[in-house]
Amino acid sequence: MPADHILAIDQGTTSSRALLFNRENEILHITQKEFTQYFPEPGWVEQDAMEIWSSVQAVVAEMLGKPGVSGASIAGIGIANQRETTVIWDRNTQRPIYNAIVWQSRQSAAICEELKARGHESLFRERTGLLLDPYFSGTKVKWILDHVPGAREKARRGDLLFGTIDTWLIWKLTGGKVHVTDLSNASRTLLCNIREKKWDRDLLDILDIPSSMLPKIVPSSGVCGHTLPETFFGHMLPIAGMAGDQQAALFGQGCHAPGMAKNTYGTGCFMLMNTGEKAVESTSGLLTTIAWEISGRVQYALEGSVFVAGSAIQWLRDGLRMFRNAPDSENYARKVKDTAGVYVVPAFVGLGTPHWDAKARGAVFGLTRGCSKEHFIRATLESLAYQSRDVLLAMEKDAGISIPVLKVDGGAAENSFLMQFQSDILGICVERPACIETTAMGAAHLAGLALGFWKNPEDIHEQGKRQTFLPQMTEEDAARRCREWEKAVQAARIFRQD
Ligand SMILES: Nc1ncnc2c1ncn2[C@@H]1O[C@H](COP(=O)(O)OP(=O)(O)O)[C@@H](O)[C@H]1O
Ligand SMILES: O=P(O)(O)OC[C@H](O)CO
Repeated sequence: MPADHILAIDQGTTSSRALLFNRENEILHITQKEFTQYFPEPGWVEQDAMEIWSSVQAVVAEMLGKPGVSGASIAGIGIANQRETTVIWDRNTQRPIYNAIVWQSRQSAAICEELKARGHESLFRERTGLLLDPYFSGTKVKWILDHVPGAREKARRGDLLFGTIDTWLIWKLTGGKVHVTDLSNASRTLLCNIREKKWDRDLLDILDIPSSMLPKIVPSSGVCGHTLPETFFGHMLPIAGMAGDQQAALFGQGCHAPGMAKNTYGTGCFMLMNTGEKAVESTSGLLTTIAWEISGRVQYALEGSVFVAGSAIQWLRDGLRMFRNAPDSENYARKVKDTAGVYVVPAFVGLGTPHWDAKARGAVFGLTRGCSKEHFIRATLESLAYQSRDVLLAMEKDAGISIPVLKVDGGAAENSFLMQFQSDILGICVERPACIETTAMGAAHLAGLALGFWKNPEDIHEQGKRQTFLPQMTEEDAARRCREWEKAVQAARIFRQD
């Protein structure tokens, strides 16, 4: 059987997915499994790293059960992963010593405050392109070492390993033989010097993290290991591509050249702009990050991160039980002509770009007796668009260009009401690809290019036609709503709990 497929593993915040691509860049099959989210304290978000691994095993096993698919028909594997989420495991027992601390989680906020008070913020900003916010892995690692009994001694003895989810999955896929991460994921840890492209000893010392815990940094496109045949593929398949999911989506959207940008609407919203070989510094609360390393060449990106987007829709579904499926939100939103003046600020875990306010919490403004469930759902959906607008404005300012078209993807980009509203308040065209699986595509492309499955990015053809959304709202109306949104955010930030 010819090895005519690439298998992409998209390990996202809410689910693990496996997608099978052919040489024409078509998706032949998708398998998916959600897993448990834990909220042990207000603002904390955790997952079980063993359950994440089982969910990946399950979606791959289901894929291998599809007609015509087997280990022999797969040329190689590409991995895209939720970034920053932190796992620490014992190399002897192979088991995590604590739950995976999810990127959204705020439990290391006090560590960040202390580092700021000690005057370290500018050093971290300069070396990593990031900020001292609990979002990034470094302070999560310190939190685990500080809180799990005996962890620091074990770490000093060299018994503990750290990884983001890419690292954890590759460790499991290779039967504990390979401990690596790629440069795009490393650039999200708060431990990597993004100009020197290596772990930063000064930052490790400040956080008291032994370097023996850290994975080796490898390129985003290139074979970094092989699956153990006895695990479940029956074959030694090359793991040939990996990137943080947002960088993978940038690649999968074809944003290979400087100035090209995309916005992904998943659990959060992440807007990234390719800045080429230049690490552009931000003055507007954006992050400077590494897009990928391919054939020894590193490209950088500017990023704006919104912590709560699709997860606000999940909250309506699971927390408030307002509907059964996320896509139902669109039908409810369309039943009313506006939000009746209601604004939802979903700062459940603080605010990211451009505010970076770890202590802000969610709020609802403008409630009257006339506010219905439909208005509430519509206002929550609109909050995804307002937050993305705040990021886009920061990006235009820092990059010194205006973005004429916003390329979109991610689960919530399926929502056409939301995409139209996004175009309305931005006053620009929003462009949605026929296939919004750009994250998995990026992972597949990075792997396929390393394996010669495709010779160069131009060989990879986009399938289907892009759908465009053009502004329909008057500029005055859009400006008024944006002003009200800004007031709502300011008001939400005033409220502080002791
Ligand atoms: N039609 C929709 N309208 C609004 N939100 C949606 C829709 N479909 C999915 N979502 C939201 O998108 C998220 C899933 O998107 P996905 O890109 O798979 O996220 P992730 O990679 O973060 O797990 C969920 O939070 C879900 O609530
Ligand atoms: O899992 P997603 O798609 O919401 O992406 C999460 C991001 O990687 C967090 O930085």
